[in-house]
Amino acid sequence: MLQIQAESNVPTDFGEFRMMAFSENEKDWMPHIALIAKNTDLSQPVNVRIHSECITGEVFHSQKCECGQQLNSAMQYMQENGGIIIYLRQEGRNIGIINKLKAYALQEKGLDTVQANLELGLPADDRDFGIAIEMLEQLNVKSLNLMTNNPEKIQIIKDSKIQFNSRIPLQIKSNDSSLGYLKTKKSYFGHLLDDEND
Ligand SMILES: Nc1nc2c(ncn2[C@@H]2O[C@H](COP(=O)(O)OP(=O)(O)OP(=O)(O)O)[C@@H](O)[C@H]2O)c(=O)[nH]1
Ligand SMILES: [Zn+2]
Repeated sequence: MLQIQAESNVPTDFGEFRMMAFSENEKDWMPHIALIAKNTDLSQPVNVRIHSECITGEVFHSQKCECGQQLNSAMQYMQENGGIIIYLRQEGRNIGIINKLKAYALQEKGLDTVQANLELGLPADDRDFGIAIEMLEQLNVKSLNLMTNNPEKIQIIKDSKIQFNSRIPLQIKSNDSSLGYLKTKKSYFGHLLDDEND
């Protein structure tokens, strides 16, 4: 069972968050993280972003995906409106950074993001969103507004005891390097993305 191993306030460029580390034991060096904006009201539907780790995009500003900009936008939104970011340590849709870089190498040869995973003998998406549900339940979230374009994340909430109140879109304009990735998200995974941002 996940437990809150430690928590603290963290001032950020966007404002102050309460940061909590969730793992099954305190020796886990890659705990999942909850970032809670100070003005979050748990008696109302809570704004929530469930975000998967992307070291290339978030730390190193890769242009191959929009993860870094999505995380920044989500942090800003939660500061302005209250809310929680659930940051899951499921790098590369949970294939890990080594496999993600192998997938990128195949993408350089012309495969799309899904084909590259399959070529490596890995699922297109290997994430477990049940972890996010467990964390939200421990945080006492009863109803939420989910910030996502991913229909699977919406379904996972609808299948849980937490009430799905609404969706908050989180669309980032594409660039030359991310266009293919975003198109595959839309065509293969059914992401709710507008054409004008392709
Ligand atoms: N395997 C693989 N993973 C990638 C690739 N590009 C980005 N990722 C990973 O995709 C994940 C994106 O997660 P999220 O930001 O939660 O996005 P999402 O599930 O598409 O849904 P949204 O909520 O709409 O953003 C991260 O774990 C990235 O590391 C890629 O080319 N291959
Ligand atoms: Zn990314």
